Amino acid sequence: MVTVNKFSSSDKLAHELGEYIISKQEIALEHSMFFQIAISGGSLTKVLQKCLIDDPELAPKVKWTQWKVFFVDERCVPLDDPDSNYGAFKSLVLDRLTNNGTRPSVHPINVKLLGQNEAIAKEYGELMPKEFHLLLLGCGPDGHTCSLFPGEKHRYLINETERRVMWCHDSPKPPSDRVTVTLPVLADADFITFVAEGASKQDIMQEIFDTKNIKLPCALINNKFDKKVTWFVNDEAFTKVKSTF
Ligand SMILES: O=C(O)[C@H](O)[C@@H](O)[C@H](O)[C@H](O)COP(=O)(O)O
Repeated sequence: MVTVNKFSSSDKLAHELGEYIISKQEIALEHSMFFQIAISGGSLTKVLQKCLIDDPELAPKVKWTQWKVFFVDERCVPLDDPDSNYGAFKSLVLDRLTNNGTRPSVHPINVKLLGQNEAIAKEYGELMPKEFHLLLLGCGPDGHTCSLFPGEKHRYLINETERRVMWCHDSPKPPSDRVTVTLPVLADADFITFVAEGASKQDIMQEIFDTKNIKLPCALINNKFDKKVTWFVNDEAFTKVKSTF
């Protein structure tokens, strides 16, 4: 069964998520030189700022120089575009690390290849480590995660068993061209963690946790990788869910 951690406020959620990330950092560094993590875009980046930069108790515990940061999905746009997930992470997290000596190594997509999106995906897949210690994911109101969208049109992404990163075209959430990790990357990760907050997630939480509709990528991931999946949600997002955890 997946683990669900529910919080009454976003601040509490951010603090507990920070504690959790640091505990995974410590586990990874017991046997590895680096903490290998891949993160999504969207609202997650702000939560990371809250817990890893702004939280005075947690910020000093983050061993940034031992972090290798990748992106579970990225929009095919320049790195300084407002839609870039790397760009958001840079402005909300990296640029706030005042001491240059404390920076993580961060791995964006190769934007020199913009326009050749298949090539971006291939190169990014080759650049990624085989195993991530932690994946931090969001959940869209349609049940997508990373850029793995529900529906026939995007089934080629969720069905992929070989390629680790793929080009997602015609994304229902703009911008239209993206690259995304596929299920083999999730299968090899130590821990998979979702963050979902707010009223816009109420209906989809019910479909994921009560109906368990595995046509939704988030519900499929719960089903396939249950023991290593943890959700951080707030009460507002979970109000309609009847199942208990
Ligand atoms: O870059 C992206 O668009 C994402 O990585 C995407 O999968 C996101 O995590 C969800 O859409 C949830 O986004 P919110 O947390 O902003 O609702």
